[in-house]
Amino acid sequence: MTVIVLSGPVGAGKSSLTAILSKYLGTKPFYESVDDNPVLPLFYKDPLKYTYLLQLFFLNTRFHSIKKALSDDNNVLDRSIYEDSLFFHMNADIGRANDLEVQTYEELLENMMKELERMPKRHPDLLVHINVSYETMIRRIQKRGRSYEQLSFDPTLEDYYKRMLRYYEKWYDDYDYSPKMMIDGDHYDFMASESDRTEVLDQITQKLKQVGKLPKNWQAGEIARKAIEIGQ
Ligand SMILES: Nc1ncnc2c1ncn2[C@@H]1O[C@H](COP(=O)(O)OP(=O)(O)O)[C@@H](O)[C@H]1O
Ligand SMILES: Nc1nc2c(ncn2[C@H]2C[C@H](O)[C@@H](COP(=O)(O)O)O2)c(=O)[nH]1
Repeated sequence: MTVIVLSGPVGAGKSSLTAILSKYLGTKPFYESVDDNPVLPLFYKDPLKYTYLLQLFFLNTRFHSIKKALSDDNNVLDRSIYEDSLFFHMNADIGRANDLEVQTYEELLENMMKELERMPKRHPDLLVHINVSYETMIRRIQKRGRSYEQLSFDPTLEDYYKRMLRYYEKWYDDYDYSPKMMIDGDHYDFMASESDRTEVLDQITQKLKQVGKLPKNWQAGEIARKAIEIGQ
């Protein structure tokens, strides 16, 4: 039984790969709360006002998902609680949260992480990080088309996204809750290219094998082949 978490900046391809990978492995996908998130559009309109509320919203939904994923124990998560602090500190560093908010957030997160230590399975089995350049990130954000994430909606998002990429570099280096691996999101078009999809799924399967976490009795059957053929 295996819990895999995907990580990466906005538009890296986490949701897309979550769908493909969960189908391939025959496990359950957990998606981040985005389209049903009432705070997200408000945040992009007025970040100063909504940073704290948005973070609490995400932290709460991520805590719920990771607890469920760690107890069901056979899942792929599209982003997880481990990236929560990256986002909050990045926003706090540009003046969108005050010291008291930072301190309260840190205490809350610490309490939640301690709760996870009590789960039968305490951490994921593998982190799959999708690395992308700024150019790829912007292209994919445009392709997906959420209006409030576009540079045309707010030109200061260029700095925000570039900062995000820098924070992710350090975050990935420091991450040590589980084995980890990086996918080259610039190089592999796992949406349009079947051979790229095969290559990426192969890299993940090899890593799972290496860390002894390939789901028991798993072999690429009919459903897995379909996941490769049609993408999801
Ligand atoms: N490796 C890839 N190659 C080409 N397009 C991709 C790739 N990954 C994602 N996309 C496209 O980029 C957009 C953003 O992908 P998505 O999975 O929603 O990213 P995330 O969940 O990381 O924000 C979508 O339109 C998706 O089809
Ligand atoms: N301020 C925060 N914003 C966040 C956080 N997690 C996600 N997000 C934003 C970024 C995107 O606009 C959107 C969905 O993210 P994807 O990477 O899945 O496209 O939500 C957060 O913790 N804080």
